[in-house]
This record gives sequence, C-alpha cells and structure tokens, in this order.
Amino acid sequence: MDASRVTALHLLRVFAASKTALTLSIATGLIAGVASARLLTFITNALESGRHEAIEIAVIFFALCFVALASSSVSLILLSRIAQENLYGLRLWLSRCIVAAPLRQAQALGAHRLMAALTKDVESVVVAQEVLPALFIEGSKIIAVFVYLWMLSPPLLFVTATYVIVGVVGLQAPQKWAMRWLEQARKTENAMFDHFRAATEGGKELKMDARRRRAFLDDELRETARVLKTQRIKALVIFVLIDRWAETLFYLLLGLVLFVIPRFQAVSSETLTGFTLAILFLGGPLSLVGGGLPNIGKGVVALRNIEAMGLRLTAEAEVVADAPPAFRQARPGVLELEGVTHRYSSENDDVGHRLGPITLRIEPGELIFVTGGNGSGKTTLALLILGLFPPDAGAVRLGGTLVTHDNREAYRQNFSAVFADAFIFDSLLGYADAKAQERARELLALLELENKLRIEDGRFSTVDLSRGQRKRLALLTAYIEDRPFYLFDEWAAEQDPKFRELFYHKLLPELKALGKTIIVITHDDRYFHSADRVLHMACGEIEAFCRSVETFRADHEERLQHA
Ligand SMILES: Nc1ncnc2c1ncn2[C@@H]1O[C@H](COP(=O)(O)OP(=O)(O)OP(=O)(O)O)[C@@H](O)[C@H]1O
Repeated sequence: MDASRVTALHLLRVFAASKTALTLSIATGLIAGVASARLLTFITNALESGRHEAIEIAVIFFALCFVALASSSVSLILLSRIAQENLYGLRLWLSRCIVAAPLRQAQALGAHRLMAALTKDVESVVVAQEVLPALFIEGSKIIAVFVYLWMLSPPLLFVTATYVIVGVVGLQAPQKWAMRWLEQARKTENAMFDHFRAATEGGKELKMDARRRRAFLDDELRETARVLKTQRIKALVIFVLIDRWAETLFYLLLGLVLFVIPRFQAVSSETLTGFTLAILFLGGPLSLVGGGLPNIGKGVVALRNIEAMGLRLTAEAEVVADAPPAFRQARPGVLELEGVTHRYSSENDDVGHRLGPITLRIEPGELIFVTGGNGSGKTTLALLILGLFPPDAGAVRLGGTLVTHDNREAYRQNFSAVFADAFIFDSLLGYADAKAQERARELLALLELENKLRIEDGRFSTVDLSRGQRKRLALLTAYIEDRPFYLFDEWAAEQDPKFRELFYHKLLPELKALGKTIIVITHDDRYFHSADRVLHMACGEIEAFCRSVETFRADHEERLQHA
C-alpha cells in the first residue's frame, strides 16, 4: 500500500479513536474564539456607550475572560493529547516499517538515514504538532472576529476579506520557495548524520591520525554543516520576510479602513472604531499563525520524508505473521537452492556484485563448511540461505516447500545464526522464561563467561565485553533459540585457540549429534577435517571441490602424528 495512504490511514485511525476528544476540543476551541471576540465587542460597546463603570458590565467582562481562559485551556490540552497519541503511533509505525523491511532495502537506505528519520523527523513533527493546537485556537479567534466585522458592516468586511485573501494567496509562492529550501536542508541533514556516525564509530581512527581528522572535520563535516546552515538560513529568512510582510499588510489594511474607504463611502465613527479595534485585535492571532509557519513547514517536510521512507520500506515489506505449521520444523528438512542468484546494486556502485547461479542440496544433519577468499560471496550466500535476501532468480526449498514472499518470515524461524558483526542485545529478549535462563546460565559456564556477567531477570548484567567474548555471548543466544538449522559466520575468527578447539571439536559435534544441520563460514583450514563437506566459493560461485574432506582428514592425521 502507498505509504502516504498508510500514514493517512493511521492518522485517521488516531482521530477516529479520539473522536470524542477531538469534537470536544473543536467545540471548546470555538467557544474560546467566540469568547475572545465577544470580549472585543464588549470593550468596544462599553467604550462607545460610556457605561464602563456599571458593575454588571464588569461582571460579564470577567466571566467572559474566565470562559475564554477555561475553554482555550481545555481545547489545547485535548489537542495536545491527540497530537502525542498521533506521535506515539507514528514512532511505532516507523520502527515497525524498519524492522519489517527487507534487509536489502534497509541496507540500501543506510543506518544514518533511518536514524535521521527516527530522531530528527519525528522531533520536527512533534514541534509542529505542538504548534498546531495554538494555531487552531487563534484560527477560531480570527473567524469569530470576521463574524463580528460582518455584523458591523458587510461592505467593509467584504473589502477586508478580499484584502486578506489576496494577501494570503500572494504569500503562497514565497512559502513554497521556503519549503523547497527546507526540503534541501533535510536532505543535507542525512549527510550530516552520516558524518556524525563516522565521528562516533570512527572515533579511534580519527584520534590516531591528525591529518585524517583535519580532512574529516575541515573538508567533509564543515562543508556539509556549511551547506546545511546556508539552506536553513535561506528558508528562515524567507519565513521572516513573509511574517514581516504580513504585518505590514496588516497595517496597510488599517490605513485602508481608516483613511481610504471613508473617502468613498460614508462610515459611522462607531463602525470605524469597532473595525480598528477588531483589526488591532487580529494582530495577535495573525502574528502567532505567522510565527508558527516555519515549524509547521519543517513538520510537513519531516512528515513527507517519513512517508517517503515508509513507502520505500513497506513497498516489499514481508508478511510478519506467525510461522505457519508447515514451516515449524522440529528437525531439519532437506534444504535446496536451485539456480539462486543475487546482485547488489547500490547508488554508488553501477557494476554491483553478482552471486550465483548456485545450486546446492544440504541434507538434514549435515555439517557444512563454507570457505573462500574475501569478497567471494560467503556471507551473501548465508543471507540467501537464511532468507534475509530473497533470490533475484532461482528457488529455495525447505523440506520440498518453496520459499516465497509470504512464507519467508516463517522460513527464517528455522535458523539460528551468529553473524560476523553480531549485534548483542542486553537481554535474552523473548527467551526470559525460567528454563531458558537456566540453560543460559549453563552456557555461561561452558563459554567461560560466568565471571564476566550474570543473568538477572532475563537481563545481562553487562555487555561491555571483548570482541571474542561478545561473539561467545551471541553464540549463547543462538543456542537458546534451539532451531533445527545453525549458521555461524566466521564465529571462531576472534576466539583464542582454546575456544576454537572447543567450537570445532565439542560444540559443533554436539549440535550435529542433536540432529541439527550446521553451516559454518570459516577460514580455519586446520579444522576442515571435522566437516561433512567443504564448499569453496570464488567470484560468487561454488567452485568444483578442489579437495575432498578425506584429504583434509588425512592431513589432520599427519599433523597429529607429527605432534
Ligand atoms: N551491502 C553491500 N552492497 C553492495 N555490495 C556488497 C554489499 N555487501 C557485499 N557486497 C559485495 O559483495 C561481494 C561479496 O561479499 P560477501 O560479504 O558475501 O563476501 P565474503 O565472502 O563473505 O567476504 P569476507 O570473507 O571478506 O567476509 C563483495 O565483493 C562486495 O563487493
């Protein structure tokens, strides 16, 4: 579905859910507007009639003040609540879009853009929504004043209304111009977030080399910050000019009513006083509306960006329903890849990298090692096997069932994976039941992590660990999932010899004994003898076996004898 429709539907749902609050807020907002305008007529009448000393006039005046205050407060509070409800939904919706989006799309968008949308854009929408309720009240004041003007003199109102409409329409073009600069600035902000990411993640490298740091700060970051500054200044200058011009138009209107119109049409002095006071009264609401425009502008740009991002993310969003029973396998089935291909294409890379076509059959309970040079496509193959990348062509089958767009999420639930760049959550997330915690504690001991951290209420006491220890913790979480398939991407690369030995000679055989199918991406040729099969990848394809596992076993025997 179109993302803007998704967002619009979401907003409608929010408003529908808070229908009563919204109706009440509109009603109280209108009461506030009318009460304020009534105060104005009251002041005018009291001054004109000279009855301002009468006690009942004072009582009515203060009563009106109270009504205006109470009703505008109720209206503002209700609208603020609806706005916050709306934002709550927007944040959740965007986060869900990001998590549900195909990995390839999320990667193509880049972490910096996603972070910019989640923080910067959502924040801009917050500010705009905070301004909106006030604009609503001021808007109702303006309408009420126009009604009052109509009661005073319809021809004068006609002139005033025409003047205001022409003024507002005339300001549309510069407003669009300002919005274009805001949109440009928003795009530059993505680049700024990328620099912030480099500054935080590349902190060590930048500290180590003054020349690189200077180039980064002076050429890259400063230039982007300068462009951003210029674009925002341009937008804000246009908004200031619009605001000032609107105020000038407003004084010109006063001049028109006071000095020009009476020359052409007879107007009583009471009507002129009433009009003058009403137009002066309009100054407050109009300047508030004008002052709120930049924030509303930024909010609109942010919302458009969120919608566009949602559109890209949800275009191929996967079905994230629970796994259908056919795919909830206790034991692994045969896994088949048939002519599977994948091509990376990125904004900066016209050529892209092509993997496959790959045809591969993995039997239940097999222990397969995948090896090959850097960039040969091992991780890409793993992502295709795990269902994180859909194949561009060819088919993946599990137990004879074809993996499709609709069941890919369910298919993935058969795999436990530890990635080369494993992310460590600070809790057992979803596996915090007593049995899982007990198993986790046993594994902490086996992986020699029990002195480093504890598990309390499903949370790890710390995740500030060395890289090797973090990988062990990732292994622990994968074990707890207890799925029929296991995939390890260069798990042992950061382990000391003792843990490599433990991994290849104890953990993997134990998993195999449990009937699991295991795929291990590895460069550890010392341990190739323990696999059932070794696949060698080169240039995105599985090469014909250069050596059989038997030859690796013979090598191993020989090494043992020499030792
Ligand atoms: N996100 C990406 N966007 C574009 N191209 C990519 C991306 N990730 C990888 N590639 C390209 O795909 C090729 C295969 O990458 P892959 O990560 O699968 O290799 P690998 O065999 O796992 O390498 P290594 O042993 O270094 O981990 C690389 O040459 C790289 O150019």
